Amino acid sequence: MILTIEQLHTLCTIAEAAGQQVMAVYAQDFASWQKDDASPLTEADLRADHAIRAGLEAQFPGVFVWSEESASTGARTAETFFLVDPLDGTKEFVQRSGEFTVNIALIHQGQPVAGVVLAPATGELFYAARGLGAWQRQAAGAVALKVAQMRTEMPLRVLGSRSHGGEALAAWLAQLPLPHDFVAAGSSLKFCRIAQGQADIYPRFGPTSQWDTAAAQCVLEQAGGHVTDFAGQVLQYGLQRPVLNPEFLAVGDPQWLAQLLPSAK
Ligand SMILES: Nc1ncnc2c1ncn2[C@@H]1O[C@H](COP(=O)(O)O)[C@@H](OP(=O)(O)O)[C@H]1O
Ligand SMILES: [Mg+2]
Repeated sequence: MILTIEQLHTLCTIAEAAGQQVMAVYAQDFASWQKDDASPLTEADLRADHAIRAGLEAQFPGVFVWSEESASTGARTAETFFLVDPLDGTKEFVQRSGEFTVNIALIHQGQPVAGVVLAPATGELFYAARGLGAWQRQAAGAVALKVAQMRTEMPLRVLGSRSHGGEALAAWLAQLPLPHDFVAAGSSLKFCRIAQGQADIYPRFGPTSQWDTAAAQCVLEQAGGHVTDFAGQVLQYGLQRPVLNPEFLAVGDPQWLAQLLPSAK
């Protein structure tokens, strides 16, 4: 299933409706609760989830929706479904860093074939679909996204979580054979920075769930990048697969994979 550009724009409109809900909460004092996995939950997560579900059910009736905060009823057998993180980076939201995103992906046969990532605090909107391309919305219009080419004369620009996976990441960075600069950033924006050419790689240790990565993976792939596990296998998605992703490496120029995962097949 490949989306038309009109359908991709519809997904962007749905993400923006969710972003408005998120920012309405952000503008006030808000409470946060702890979920079973110790991650925070706010009214913004729930209001964004509701807006996305309503939008998807109206515009794409009958397509299963699996969100961090809710799932469609019925058998989990669809090979085409929406995978949604209504508010990625809830910790960043609670800390008011601005680095949080609304994420909507369309999965088909294990792969994200469309993705929308909106950072409502800054208004940055990234969107992509297989067979169409990847763009960032700008005041002057849509700008096509393209990853940076590998350069050996400059330090490798590494992005990582602001809040999770610090020790394993530090150990991996310490054994890197290349000079590198590290920048911490929240949420799926890390993939988008690579898609923009502003960073080169994002190694992720510690847990993420399918909904954390799917939309931004599509954006990065359509800008020329890749997201693989540390054996070099592309990340897979599915209603019947484990919710947690393997540890992964997101890269812009695919040549980084050969350099950084030399034992991968
Ligand atoms: N113990 C854990 N189990 C599952 N996912 C976790 C986790 N700790 C962090 N994450 C994931 O990491 C995401 C935040 O990533 P980052 O640190 O790069 O901003 C969280 O997204 P949410 O904010 O949507 O819960 C959450 O999904
Ligand atoms: Mg998340």
